Formats: sequence, C-alpha cells, structure tokens
Amino acid sequence: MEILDSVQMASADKYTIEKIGIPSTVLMENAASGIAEIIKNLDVKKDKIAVFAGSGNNGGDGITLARKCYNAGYKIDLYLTSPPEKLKGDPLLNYNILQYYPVRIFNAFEDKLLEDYDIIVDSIFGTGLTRPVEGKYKSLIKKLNELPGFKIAIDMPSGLAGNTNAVIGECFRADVTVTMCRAKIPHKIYPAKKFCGKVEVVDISIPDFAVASVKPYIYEITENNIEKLNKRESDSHKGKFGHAVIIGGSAGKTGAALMASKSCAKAGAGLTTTVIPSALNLAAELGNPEVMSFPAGSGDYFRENDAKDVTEFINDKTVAAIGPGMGRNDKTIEFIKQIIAATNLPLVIDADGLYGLDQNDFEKLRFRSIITPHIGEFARIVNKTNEEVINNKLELVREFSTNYGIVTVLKSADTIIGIPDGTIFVLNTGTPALAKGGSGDCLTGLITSFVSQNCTFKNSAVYGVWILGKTAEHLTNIYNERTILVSDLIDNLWIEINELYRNN
Ligand SMILES: NC(=O)C1=CN([C@@H]2O[C@H](COP(=O)(O)OP(=O)(O)OC[C@H]3O[C@@H](n4cnc5c(N)ncnc54)[C@H](O)[C@@H]3O)[C@@H](O)[C@H]2O)[C@H](O)CC1
Ligand SMILES: [K+]
Repeated sequence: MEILDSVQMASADKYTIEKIGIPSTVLMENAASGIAEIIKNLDVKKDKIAVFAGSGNNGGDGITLARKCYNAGYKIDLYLTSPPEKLKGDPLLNYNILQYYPVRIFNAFEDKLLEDYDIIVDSIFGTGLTRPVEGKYKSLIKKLNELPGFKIAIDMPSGLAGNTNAVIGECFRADVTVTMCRAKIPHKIYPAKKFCGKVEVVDISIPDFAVASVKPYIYEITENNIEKLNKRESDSHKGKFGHAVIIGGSAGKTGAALMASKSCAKAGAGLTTTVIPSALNLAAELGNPEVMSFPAGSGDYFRENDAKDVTEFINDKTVAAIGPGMGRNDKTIEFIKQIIAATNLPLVIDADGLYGLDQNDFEKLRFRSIITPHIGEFARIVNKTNEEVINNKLELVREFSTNYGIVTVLKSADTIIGIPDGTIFVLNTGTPALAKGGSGDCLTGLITSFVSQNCTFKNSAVYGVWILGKTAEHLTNIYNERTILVSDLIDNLWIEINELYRNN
C-alpha cells in the first residue's frame, strides 16, 4: 500500500473533487460514515462521546461524525475550538445540519468539560497542520491527553504534521487513529507512529487512479503485497542458487560471521563459504558443518595484505557480504576498501564493514550493493546526528540511495529500504526480541542468500527484513521478547519462508 504525505493527499483529494467531480461534501460524509463504523466496532464502552472539532475540514469530519454517532444511539457532545461564525465550506454545512439534532455544542476553550466521557474524539487538526501547536491549542491537547477516556484521532493525532515522521510539538496521544484513503507518513514511521495507536484506513471513494496521479514513492510492505517466493524447478541443482560468501570475524566476534553464514545457507544459497581470518578457521569449520570456509591471512583479524587472496577467491562467486564481526582495526578497514576497489561482485555491507567507508568507496559500490546500517551507523555515513537521522530518515535514505545507486536498508523498529530509483519501502515487522546482538548478522546472511538465489536487490532486502521480523513476531508470541536467541531465529526461519511460498 502507498503511504502518502499531506501534500500528496491534498492533491489526490483535489483530483477527485475537481477532475472526477465527486463533491467534497460526499468525501466528508464518507469519512464520517467510515469513522462511525469503526467506533461501532470498537470493543470499548461508548455511551458518552465527546468530539473536539477544529475549524478546518478535519473539524468538519468531527462535526459530521457527531451526527452519525447520534444516529447510532450514542450520547454525544461537540466541543468547537472556534466560534461557529468562523466555520465555512463543508464544516459549516455540516454544522448547520447538526442544528436540527439534539447534540449539545460547547466552546472547547471557554466551556467546562461536562462529564467523564467514554470516548474522546480529536478532530482539531488533520493534514492541514504544518507547524507546532501553541498557546491555547497546546493546553487543550495536553488536557485531552490527561482525560481517562479512550482516544480516537481523526486522520491524525492533532499536533503531528502529515509530511514528516518527526514529532514537531505537543500532540494528541491516540489509541486509534482513523485516517482516510491511505496511511500518511506519521502513521507508519516512528517517532510519530507512537502517538497514533492502531491505525485504521477508511475508503472515502478516492479511487486508486487518483492516488496514482500524485506519484506516490513510499510503500508499506505487507502480507498482501510482498512478492511470493518461486517454487524451485524439480531438476534444480546447487549451481542454480549461487555461491554466497560471508567475509567476517575477528578474535572475540567469530560468532557474527558464523551466524550470518548459517542464515545464508539456511535461507537457500546453493553454496555458502565463510571467509575468516585463518587463526579463527577451526571455529568456522566446526561451528557450521554445512558451510565451507576460506582461511585468510595468518592472524585473527583481516589486514590489507589479505585482500589479494580474498579477492581472487571471491571473484567468481555470486555475492559477498562484508562486515559481520570484522572489528574496526585500521588494517581491516584498508582490507575492506581494497576488496571494494578490486572486485565488481554484488556486495552486502553491514556493521563494521561500513565503519571506515567514505564517499570514494560508496562511489565504487554503485548499482551493485546493499548496505544495512542501523541508525548510528547511517548517521556516521551521512554525517548527521542520530536524532537528525531519526527525524529525517525518509529524506536521508532516499537521497543516499539515489545519489550513490545503493540499496539502503536502515534498520530500526520500522525499517526503511531505499532503492536507487527513489522508491522507499517501509516494513513494520519485528518485535523488541530483535534488540539483541546478532540480529543484524542474521539479516546480512538472509539478504546475501536471496541475492545469491538471483532475487533482485530490492526483493532480497525486503525478504531479509520481512523474514527476520516475522520470525521474531512468531517466536515472541510463543515465548517472550527477552529470551529469544539469534540461533532460535535461524532455526525457525522456515516458518516464514513457508508463508512466502503459499499460494504460489
Ligand atoms: N481526502 C481526504 O483525506 C479528506 C480529508 N478530509 C479531512 O480534511 C482534513 C484536512 O483539512 P484542512 O482544512 O486542509 O486542514 P485541517 O482541518 O487539518 O486544519 C487546518 C486549519 O487549522 C489551521 N492551523 C494549521 N496549523 C495550525 C496551528 N499549528 N495552530 C493553529 N491553527 C493551525 C489552518 O490554518 C487551518 O485553518 C484532513 O485531515 C481530513 O480530516 C475531508 O474530510 C475529506 C477528504
Ligand atoms: K485530528
């Protein structure tokens, strides 16, 4: 599904009203009907409802909803943030209609809140908000957050802006957010996502082609749109699924290279070899019997002198991952730079593999690489603070991927995948069980495995993130979010891989 920003939403809205001719009043009526339907189906007490409505169209949705809620038999009070004389357009039309209904109408700032409401509906600001709320609006939102009732935001929790995932100021904390047509950026991406609660999307008759006309470039990957895995031909042999290489390990971190390699083999690479500093080779030989190893150099970490042998070894392979557990020794960094310069192989680069890279190295990775940084690693790459990355992750990932022609997988609770044509994919899979050392190594192995099996870079990245996240969800449901080890994830990768085969 597309994720829109507020400008795109307004354009799709305009297209529907002006080009197709569906009146805006109909859209508002549909929005209110959709929201009322969701309220009816909520499993919470809903005898007394308070709607807080602003003067714009978001307020208009709330005013119209008041009528729908009355029709459904709820006791409903409306609190306006502006005098009725200031209303115009559809909000005014619906306000005038509401005069015929026995709904009590108050001023949100001047009148006292009358009783304890079961449900508080926030329709103060929607996609029209672009700057932080101040003054009496700020105080009102604070006050609403302190009320005990169940909280529903219409379109967006008031205080969030529709074109950013950053929390720009005080905002309503919703249990449920009901949005129209498509989810917007703050609904799907942290930190704003945290304020939205469960997000429900209602159809208000804006057709798909009106959405397509605004050229969406952000998509959420879900069960419904993830590409299924192809069944293997019955006469397949291992040569068909590539030879994947995992270059990693250093004294104390050998396990990272082993976990990445095992994940790679488990997800279906034809052959997997761990390239490992030779002093650690025995661990690789004994630790992963299904995986081959290539002992490099003579020490317990990689040095630049090892690059020649390693390059010769990997050059006829299908894909190499660089990074798991390599450490950050200057000589190792030089080794990585030389590998990047001396080969044209598809590369997946993670963790320590990214640490010493500069613009020059990234230039050499154009159209053949996937990088998988977490927030801190990406902040270092793009020379920003962690905070700046968190609040601008879409723009920064998009800029990096398009500038360098590199697929970027920015790992966090909502993983963002940027591809070189400027498209962004968002995956909200996973649980806090993944907040543990080694999860990233598993992801690197998975992505490398799918590249080895000839999947596109985009699909390889998507499969890696999806399978790891879904496996964590599955195991968290059975066990809990603390006691799951990466080896448990690896053992259970088959469950989600089975799901990806389904219906194919
Ligand atoms: N296609 C759809 O999704 C439809 C959505 N609808 C609803 O319409 C709103 C957007 O309405 P709009 O009138 O453009 O904006 P808002 O109601 O969000 O509010 C704008 C209003 O508030 C003023 N304002 C903005 N920021 C601030 C601020 N920080 N402090 C004070 N005042 C502020 C601004 O000047 C405007 O006057 C959308 O979210 C949906 O809920 C339609 O119902 C149908 C189609
Ligand atoms: K709102």
